[in-house]
Amino acid sequence: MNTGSPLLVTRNLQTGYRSGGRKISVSAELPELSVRAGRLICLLGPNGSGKSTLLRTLAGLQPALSGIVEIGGKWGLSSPELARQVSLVLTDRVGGSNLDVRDLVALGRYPWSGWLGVLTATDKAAIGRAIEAADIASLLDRKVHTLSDGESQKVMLARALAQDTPILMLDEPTAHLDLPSRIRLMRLLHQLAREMNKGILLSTHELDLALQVADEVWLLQSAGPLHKGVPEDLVLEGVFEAAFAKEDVTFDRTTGVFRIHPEGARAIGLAGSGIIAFWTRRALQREGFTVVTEEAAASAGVIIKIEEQQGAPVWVMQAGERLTSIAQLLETLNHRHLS
Ligand SMILES: Nc1ncnc2c1ncn2[C@@H]1O[C@H](COP(=O)(O)OP(=O)(O)OP(=O)(O)O)[C@@H](O)[C@H]1O
Repeated sequence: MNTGSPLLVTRNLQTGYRSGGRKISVSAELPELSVRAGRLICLLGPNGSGKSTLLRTLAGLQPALSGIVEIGGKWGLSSPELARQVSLVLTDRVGGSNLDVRDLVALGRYPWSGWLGVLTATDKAAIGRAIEAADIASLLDRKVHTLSDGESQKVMLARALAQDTPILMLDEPTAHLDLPSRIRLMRLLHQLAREMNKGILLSTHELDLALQVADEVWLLQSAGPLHKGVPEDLVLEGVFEAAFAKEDVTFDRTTGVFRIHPEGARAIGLAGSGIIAFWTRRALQREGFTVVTEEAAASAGVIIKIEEQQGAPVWVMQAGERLTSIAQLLETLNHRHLS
């Protein structure tokens, strides 16, 4: 399979549910979507926007309300055919399972070996690679029901990797992982796409990680259209602000993260660049300042210049006061504000 060739394509797809003969639409305005070999796609969107519904529909776990999902050039695949094309990792735990982790991962080979099949050398090699990639060698003899949520998530990933399908779909795979494991997982998925030429689609709320690893973003809006594109294009087009817009949350296009602290009424000028300026800006924003350029602050506000003195940063106030830490700077500014 060549890099970039489509593994999955949708046509006129509408997702949703049926209840008592009635259609409950979740995503009605989907453009043609394609998952390509060698590419990692991150599916983003607010709670309830339809990410899981779309993943489950693409993976054949629930029927579309209308339209088709073509996989490997065919649609309406049987379950065994589908299992050789798509592996899916859901967020649900394996309820009450008394299996060993080793056996659960080996079950990933069922589309190739059959439920009772003897494992061939190829099967064993795929299982070995999956165990190593998901970093679960130390868990192999544990019972599945004794695992923590994060451990369980890694084991389910290993099972899907053992299935070794051209398409891998994951619903919120980082949900229970600690920060280093989240970064490791995203890096692993990026590598799998590149090195194994897999088409990978994952849903996530980790916007910052998604912006770093995704070749393409699909951004769902509640009851709205799906925007797709290279992440940086979507940021520059302002699509993220629109999708997650709430009165108390703003997406900062210049840093690619959501702001916890709204812009404050007090303007302050900051002259300087690099890492010291970055962390100074963060501290000032937390204190309720809107940080502007030196020129913009000239008429109204205070100006702080960052200088260096004997290899250490110094924050210089307009009146010439020289402060040697961010703590001192904040104390001085707040004291001035109150007096
Ligand atoms: N079985 C169901 N029957 C009817 N509606 C459902 C069903 N399952 C989910 N929904 C609804 O479909 C919509 C989309 O749900 P979905 O779980 O796909 O969203 P999501 O983007 O994955 O959300 P989250 O980020 O919270 O996980 C929601 O309004 C949800 O309440």
